[in-house]
Amino acid sequence: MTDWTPTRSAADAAMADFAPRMGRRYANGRNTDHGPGAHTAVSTLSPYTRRRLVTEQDLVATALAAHGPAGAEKFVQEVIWRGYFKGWLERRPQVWDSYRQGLEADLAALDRDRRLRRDVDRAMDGQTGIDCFDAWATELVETGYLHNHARMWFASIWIFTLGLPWRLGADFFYRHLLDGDAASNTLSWRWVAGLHTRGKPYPADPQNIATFTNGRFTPRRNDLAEVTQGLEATEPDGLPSVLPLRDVMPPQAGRPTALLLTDEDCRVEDFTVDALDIRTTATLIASHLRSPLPIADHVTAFEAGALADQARRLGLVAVPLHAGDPAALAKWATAAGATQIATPYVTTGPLRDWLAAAQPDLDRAGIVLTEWRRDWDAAIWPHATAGFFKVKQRIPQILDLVQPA
Ligand SMILES: Cc1cc2nc3c(=O)[nH]c(=O)nc-3n(C[C@H](O)[C@H](O)[C@H](O)COP(=O)(O)OP(=O)(O)OC[C@H]3O[C@@H](n4cnc5c(N)ncnc54)[C@H](O)[C@@H]3O)c2cc1C
Repeated sequence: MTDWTPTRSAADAAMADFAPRMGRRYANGRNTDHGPGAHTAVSTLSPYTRRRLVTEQDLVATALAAHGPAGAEKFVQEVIWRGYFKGWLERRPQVWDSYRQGLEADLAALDRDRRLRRDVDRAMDGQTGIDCFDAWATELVETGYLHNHARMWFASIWIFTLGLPWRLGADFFYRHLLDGDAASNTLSWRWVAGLHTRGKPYPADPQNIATFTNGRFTPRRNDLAEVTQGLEATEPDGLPSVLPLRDVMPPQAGRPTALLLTDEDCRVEDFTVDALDIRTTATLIASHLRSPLPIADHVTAFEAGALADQARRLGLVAVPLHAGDPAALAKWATAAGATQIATPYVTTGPLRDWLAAAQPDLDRAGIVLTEWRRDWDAAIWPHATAGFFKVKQRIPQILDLVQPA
């Protein structure tokens, strides 16, 4: 399936459709990229999971019910990577800030350096002459999706063969991916560059590409750079220190409430909405915050569809808000007489930055921004302080805690 309808019912149907393939078939076949329109070895559910139209808990419960703990092991681990990356960035938000600052600098360099601009444009237009890379660039722009292995090869070729700034590649992905996610995208690009697991960059290997594309692509050894070291030298101070998790204030029953729907988590019905005194509801369009450059139309259309579906399911008429001037948030809530805004937890990324910019106006208006944090996140994030292995070792305890049944 590579045609995504942005509704919960379509997400549930897609998950049920993939359930028989979440077991050993997934474990054995997941590394093969069969190409556009043929991604049958993987779920292609990420545009839904990214917005929690299906939750990680649903995915894990479905996989365990269909295949048992041993059969579902690999699929469960992959799903938990999402929570690991989210938690890791929550604990090191400085890495997100430095990505955003570095991206501004890289974009400014493009304006000064005509050769760099030409090379970056060729890469994004699929005009480098490296067949596999050009095909993936086209697939990304046309469909909003790439197989995980293709993302790894693409990022590696971008950084090490073409020698282009990694943040411009991450931004290209983020602007086009339907599942575009601040944590998974930024940290995966950093991982390929050798900045996450420091000193271990990911090399795109011609034989590996030929094998796992079933011979659709057969790059020659000389086409791709030999990767001998990563970009660690560009961050000589190493990783910033781990910070405590942000405090969360949950919504309080009895307070006049403004309900804020965002595409961070489109399953507000999972929370205690009925207990709230809701005075107004808004859908917040925010995908354009992903980048200073324009975002792909399919991304903004998916966001709008997912938000409309969320409001429809709740049976609420929502005011459309656009994340422009952050002062608009306090104005909207104040106009309805609300003293708290309730929304699902917003993780480190562009929307969190926008909410932080809105905070002074909220404070002046006496409005408290409250968030629901999922038990799933609370179970994983405390362990996301180093490599994935630390989380992986704790999967049985994490699953005991959140009971995905
Ligand atoms: C350079 C690069 C950039 C990436 N950018 C993003 C991004 O912006 N957003 C994003 O969601 N993923 C990103 N990923 C991770 C991964 O490629 C996708 O989550 C996965 O390919 C989604 O396709 P799927 O649903 O068919 O995955 P499946 O293999 O079917 O996996 C099932 C689910 O597990 C989760 N998952 C699987 N692998 C990963 C992973 N490595 N990291 C996090 N979650 C995972 C996803 O929720 C996925 O829906 C990136 C990976 C790389 C190498």
